[in-house]
Amino acid sequence: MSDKRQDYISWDEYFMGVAMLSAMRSKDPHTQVGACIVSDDHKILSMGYNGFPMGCSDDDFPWCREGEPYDNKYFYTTHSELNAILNYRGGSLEGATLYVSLFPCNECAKAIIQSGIRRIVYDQDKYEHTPAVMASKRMLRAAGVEFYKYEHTGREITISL
Ligand SMILES: O=c1ccn([C@H]2C[C@H](O)[C@@H](COP(=O)(O)O)O2)c(=O)[nH]1
Ligand SMILES: [Zn+2]
Repeated sequence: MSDKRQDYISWDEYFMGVAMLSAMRSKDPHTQVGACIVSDDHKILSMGYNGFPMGCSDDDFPWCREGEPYDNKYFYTTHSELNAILNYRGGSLEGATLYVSLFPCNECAKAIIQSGIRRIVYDQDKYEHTPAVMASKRMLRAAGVEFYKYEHTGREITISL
């Protein structure tokens, strides 16, 4: 008889958990997004979260949503998925799976498709009725990138740091 623990976390819980933990690094006061890219043999290849590019200070650039484009966050934020793709130093992401806490926008969808990622597991889809997300799904379907909603298990994880 095996003495193996039975309550260990599943692969999906593990990778979505890493994506959610990455999101906690985001300085965006409204929406924090985390991403984790995984190989088909369950190795974490890269991670990312939404934030400003290197050299663009979190304290100097704007985090607000309103106002002129020059004065709000949207021109300046690098999305979590793109950061995860760009953070990868190992070569090809062909065949990889992306775990992400928010459904990718159209710009991220283009980067996902072009990087060779073949599968997306996402959590929230709060912008599903926006043109950006509808266009994203249109491109992902056309390119044969599969996407699945993460199924919450109800497990709560507490980490004391
Ligand atoms: O594909 C996506 C879409 C959005 N994000 C980031 C970009 C922004 O920092 C927030 C969205 O801000 P709202 O205030 O909810 O409009 O999410 C991303 O990382 N990936
Ligand atoms: Zn995006």
